Amino acid sequence: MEDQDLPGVLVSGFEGPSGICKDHVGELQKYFNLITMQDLLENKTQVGPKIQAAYIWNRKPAIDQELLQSLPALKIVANAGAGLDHLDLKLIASFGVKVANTPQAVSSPTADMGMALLLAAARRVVEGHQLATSPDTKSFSTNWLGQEVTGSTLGIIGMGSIGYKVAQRARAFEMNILYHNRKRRKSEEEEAVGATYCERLDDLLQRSDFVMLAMSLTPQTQRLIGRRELRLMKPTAILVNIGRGLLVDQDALVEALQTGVIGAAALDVSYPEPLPSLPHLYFRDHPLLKLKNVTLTPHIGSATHQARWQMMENLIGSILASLNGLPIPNEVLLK
Ligand SMILES: O=C(O)[C@H](O)CO
Repeated sequence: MEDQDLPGVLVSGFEGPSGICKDHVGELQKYFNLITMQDLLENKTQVGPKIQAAYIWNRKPAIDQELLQSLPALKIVANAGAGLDHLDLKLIASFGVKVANTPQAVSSPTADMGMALLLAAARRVVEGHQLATSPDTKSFSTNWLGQEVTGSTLGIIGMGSIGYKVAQRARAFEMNILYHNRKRRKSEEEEAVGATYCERLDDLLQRSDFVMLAMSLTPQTQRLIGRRELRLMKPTAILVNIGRGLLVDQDALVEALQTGVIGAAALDVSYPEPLPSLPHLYFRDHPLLKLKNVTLTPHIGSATHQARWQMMENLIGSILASLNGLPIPNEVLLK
């Protein structure tokens, strides 16, 4: 089949941080005629009607009313990842367009990342690396200590598939596991990982040595962890965030880390991303970038070769199913 005969799929572009994965282009082109946002902007009337699916990678392209209006043949928005906070699901549905995502592909690597951050913050791995590679051997002191993970208490907020996989991993570290979730898990699921349900978030915060945020961002969870919640945590507690930056009041977090209200934070997500996002700033001066008790990673929960490839394959499957009028794997249904 000629490229032009294949269904048109909109992608953000091929280059830069918001472009699709370079290694995936050849595979995607076996099924689709890839049309970039640039192509669309340059020739809206010709190109727009050819686009039947939008392929969202790294939250791009942004799907808004104007874009939806310019894509009369659009059938599906196929989103890489589990989080949907960047998509207006009601607006998309009002155009008769379906949405699919890739929750299974991201849950294990994101849970791995949660444990990696927890361990790194507890055992001060990044600082340790800096010490070990520093020519100044005098700065190493025998009082340079971290927190024990084995036998400590982990509070998981958000016990969806990522939170549950964190619990499975934490069990192998003999951690006591507490969790808070909109809905309590079945008792056999709790027993399988040895997790105790905390109906009150405050309880979990007061009892945990580590607090892991693994829930999605919604109007209800935005800034769930604020000044009051941070003050409930132990002064030695470590906050790990693998969800979204906006789950936490970041100013309150900075203050808590600076004043010893909590011990440390390990964050794969922040707002904005990266910190700060203003492109004209030549230096990066956000306080979170300077604190020794902060471990930061650039939103890489699902950033493994295997997960990203699986995400792409899942999206191809969802797009093809929708274009062929078949049940769509991983379709996101409006609640
Ligand atoms: O939403 C998700 O799953 C991640 O943030 C994207 O990789």
